[in-house]
Amino acid sequence: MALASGVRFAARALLRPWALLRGTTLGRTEPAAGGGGDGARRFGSQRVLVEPDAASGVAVMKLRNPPVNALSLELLTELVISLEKLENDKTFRGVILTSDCPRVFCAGLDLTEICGRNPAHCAEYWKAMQELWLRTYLSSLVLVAAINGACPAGGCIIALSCDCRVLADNPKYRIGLNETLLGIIAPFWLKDTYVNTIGHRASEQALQLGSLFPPAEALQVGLVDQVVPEDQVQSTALSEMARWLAVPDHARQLTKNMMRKATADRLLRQRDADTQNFVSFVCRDSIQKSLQAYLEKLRQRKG
Ligand SMILES: CCCCC/C=C\CCCC/C=C/C(=O)SCCNC(=O)CCNC(=O)[C@H](O)C(C)(C)COP(=O)(O)OP(=O)(O)OC[C@H]1O[C@@H](n2cnc3c(N)ncnc32)[C@H](O)[C@@H]1OP(=O)(O)O
Repeated sequence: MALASGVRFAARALLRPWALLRGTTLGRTEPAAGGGGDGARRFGSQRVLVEPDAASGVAVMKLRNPPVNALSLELLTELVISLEKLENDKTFRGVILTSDCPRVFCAGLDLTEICGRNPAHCAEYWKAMQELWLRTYLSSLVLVAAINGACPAGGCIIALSCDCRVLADNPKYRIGLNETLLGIIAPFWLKDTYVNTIGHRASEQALQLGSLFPPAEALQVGLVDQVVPEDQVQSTALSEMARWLAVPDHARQLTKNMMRKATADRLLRQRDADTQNFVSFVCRDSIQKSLQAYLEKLRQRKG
């Protein structure tokens, strides 16, 4: 009951994001730890913590949906709203996206959102996923992913839609699109994003095999731009950000749009068909069974 009303609330907010700003902590500012002035005030929502630094024009956005930052409908909604808020505030030119959960950047789709759910819910969920990808992929802000944990599937989608990726050097922090191993298929727009990042042949191999790359291999294949010791992820992300912000915004933004628009337009043209494909695919009995089995395996793996 509580979950259902939460989902309805999140869905309403996706259509009318400002609705979520009322009656929640989103949009409320509070002093950041150790901070004093306006530049050090932070805001956010239950699942997204935003630490803005007005002086540098850079905000750090932290995913905090424990235990593994699975992309629930609520998290997707709150990410879109937080990003939109920063985009509409001309003080900000860049965002560093990172995780507030130990050892995991983002575990990808929240499988409980598509297991045992009705088609209408799966459709609503998938539209929210498309929306987050479109917003991040085409964002006018510089987005740097500071990947401080495991980054499979949907987590990798978020990282890939950023302009630059810095990964912590820990063999457990693997990144990639492992969908095939779950018996599901990456949608065409995700495949396109992969190809745009690592090229056709490497994508062909990695997608079919469901490869999750450890840091050195992720760097080698071009999936991430830097691999650094864990305690240097944040500072390296900030250095990368400075490099990107040294370029005049209008020239960088127009160039980004020129590079990415065709890929995004492809989804925009077929958004409804993509949603229908997703829903009819994940609602098949055979797919539901394999998703259930995968979730069960994850639950049993613990301890
Ligand atoms: C032609 C038509 C086209 C149709 C298109 C069809 C499909 C589209 C696909 C779209 C693309 C995106 C796909 C996805 O993102 S699918 C999700 C893939 N994610 C994974 O495979 C990651 C699974 N998780 C893990 O590997 C690990 O949890 C970890 C992230 C490495 C973290 O490990 P650890 O710290 O050891 O945590 P635990 O494994 O113990 O997990 C803690 C609890 O969290 C639950 N959990 C984990 N991942 C998920 C998840 N993705 N969704 C929901 N819940 C998750 C796990 O069960 C534990 O729960 P418990 O505490 O209740 O036991």
